[in-house]
Amino acid sequence: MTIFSKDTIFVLLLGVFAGCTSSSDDPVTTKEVSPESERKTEVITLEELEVPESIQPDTLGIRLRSFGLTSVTEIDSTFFIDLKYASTDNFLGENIYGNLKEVFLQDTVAKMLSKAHAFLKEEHPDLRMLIYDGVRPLWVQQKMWNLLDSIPVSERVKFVSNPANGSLHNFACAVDLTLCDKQGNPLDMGAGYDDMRKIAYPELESHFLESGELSKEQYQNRMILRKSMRKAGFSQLPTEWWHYNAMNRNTARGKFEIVP
Ligand SMILES: C[C@@H](N)C(=O)N[C@H](C)C(=O)O
Ligand SMILES: [Zn+2]
Repeated sequence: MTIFSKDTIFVLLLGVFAGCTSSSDDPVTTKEVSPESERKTEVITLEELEVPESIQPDTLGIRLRSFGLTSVTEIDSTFFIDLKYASTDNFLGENIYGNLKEVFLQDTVAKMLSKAHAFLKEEHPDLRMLIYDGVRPLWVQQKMWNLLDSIPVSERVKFVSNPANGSLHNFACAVDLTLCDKQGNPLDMGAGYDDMRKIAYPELESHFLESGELSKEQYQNRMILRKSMRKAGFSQLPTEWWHYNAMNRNTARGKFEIVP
């Protein structure tokens, strides 16, 4: 009972909040990242970010399933999963997802991802996909955004989507992932997950390849991942080699609710 009343309040607040922002879309697919920086942002302080009882990390999996999301390994059991936000090995230095072990996505997105995985395995039988993040509740997005408030908005949106607009992760339509071998060991991409340095930017890869800061192998590894993901319909974020969107934000908004 309490579960739904608290969530409902949260969703209502979200509606008011969203109504204050621009109505135009700010797709985060390749070459479309900058408009987000021009939006006004209302920042919720960390003190205001009281996590409702129903969103305690231990029950996160149950809650995510209740939104009708699909666990990707139910579609394809050969994915490897290392949920970085379910550990302290992340840029927040805090375990946000508790004991969550599964990656949840919209059903259509999970199916797209398993197609990408099939393409990869067809061309590179010794490689697999290792998933770092799927759906991300909005309160987590807000926490990430607030934590980086010393970074100007125009720079911050290159790394964390503005929660006032919603990340595609909040719609369960984005995935963070890398390639790994058949034992689950990640391949070298020349920059780690959630590395904010420019060397992580797909849009600057050819420059870093030329300068030698990215090796041919690191560059190739990124290309292999991108080829499979694109073939399945995903688009790459220009500032994060690991982040892929299944659709733009307008389409996601028309089809799905944000996970609060
Ligand atoms: C925080 C990082 N893993 C990420 O997913 N960033 C994109 C831009 C997002 O927040 O949507
Ligand atoms: Zn991401």
